[in-house]
Amino acid sequence: MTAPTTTTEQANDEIAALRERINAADDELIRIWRERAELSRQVGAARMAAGGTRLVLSREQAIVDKFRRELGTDGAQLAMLVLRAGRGPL
Ligand SMILES: O=C(O)C(=O)C[C@]1(C(=O)O)C=C[C@@H](O)C=C1
Repeated sequence: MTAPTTTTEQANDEIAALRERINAADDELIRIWRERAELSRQVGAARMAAGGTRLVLSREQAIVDKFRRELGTDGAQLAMLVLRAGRGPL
């Protein structure tokens, strides 16, 4: 049997460091999520103040398509959640 290449202590250190980076990435995702929702809300408010519609489905379709292209099927699901966070439920 070959000896492990790292000790448990080394592995724990590596995992802790990677988890710090994951936490930072999650913080950034949450910040971006909130920023996008606020921008979307502002676009909707500006359009409706000018007598326009709450939704622009062609724009939503383009966004869902982009997320699907970049991230696959889960990306399309993510886009639906992202859109709902901004304009509210359909
Ligand atoms: O781009 C717009 O016109 C928006 O209102 C923003 C947004 C979005 O969150 O991306 C939200 C609602 C619309 O149906 C389309 C897109």
